[in-house]
Amino acid sequence: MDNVVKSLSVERARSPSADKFIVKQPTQVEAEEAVRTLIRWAGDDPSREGLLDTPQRVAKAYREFYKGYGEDAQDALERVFEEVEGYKDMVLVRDIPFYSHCEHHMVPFVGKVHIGYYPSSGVVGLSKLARVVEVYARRLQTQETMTAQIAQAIEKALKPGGVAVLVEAEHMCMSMRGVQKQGSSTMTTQYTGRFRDPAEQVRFFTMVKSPGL
Ligand SMILES: Nc1nc2c(ncn2[C@@H]2O[C@H](COP(=O)(O)OP(=O)(O)OP(=O)(O)O)[C@@H](O)[C@H]2O)c(=O)[nH]1
Ligand SMILES: [Zn+2]
Repeated sequence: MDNVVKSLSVERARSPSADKFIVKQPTQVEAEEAVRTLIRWAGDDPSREGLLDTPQRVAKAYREFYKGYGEDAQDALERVFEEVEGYKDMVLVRDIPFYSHCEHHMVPFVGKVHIGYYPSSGVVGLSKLARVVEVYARRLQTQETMTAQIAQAIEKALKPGGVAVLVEAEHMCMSMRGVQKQGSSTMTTQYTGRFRDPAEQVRFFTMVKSPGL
């Protein structure tokens, strides 16, 4: 076990320009064999007809679930629009849905992210905030880490007057297994700059929860 941990940490290095990790990826054949092992672990026969193509499908699904490891949030945020007639008030994109996987059990946690910021030297395309959520959600995560990473990425790229991030999610590891509490939700927040002021947090929260379209 120790050897495995050591060799992984040698192969794992931070990309020079990015916050993404570079890990030496196993081959497709190795990934599919690992899925066969887990099918046997579950108690089924990977050679029965219905399961024959499953390892290949699971590997493909993993590429989607974890595509954030190959992406850098700064790339999404690099284009700033400065011509906004001096707009300086809060920009809020709310109800950005996400699917992530908890790093403890590798089962989904699912919810919404709300992001507010006060522009300083410009604004970013609204879809770019949702792209930042995708970069971090599509990794093995804790909700707290993901919340902090989203705020840090926006802070770093835009140097805004402040960033507020609110994440609300249900964790399948708490509902479909373990303590089995369906319907509980977890909220995490991260505030920088002007949003450290509790009055700003109230304004952010009021806008997030105000009646929609
Ligand atoms: N703080 C935090 N905890 C999480 C997150 N996702 C899952 N967890 C929790 O991680 C904990 C892992 O606890 P462990 O005691 O190591 O694992 P376990 O024996 O499977 O725990 P149970 O889930 O209580 O059965 C559980 O309490 C999970 O609910 C997350 O995003 N943030
Ligand atoms: Zn979990």
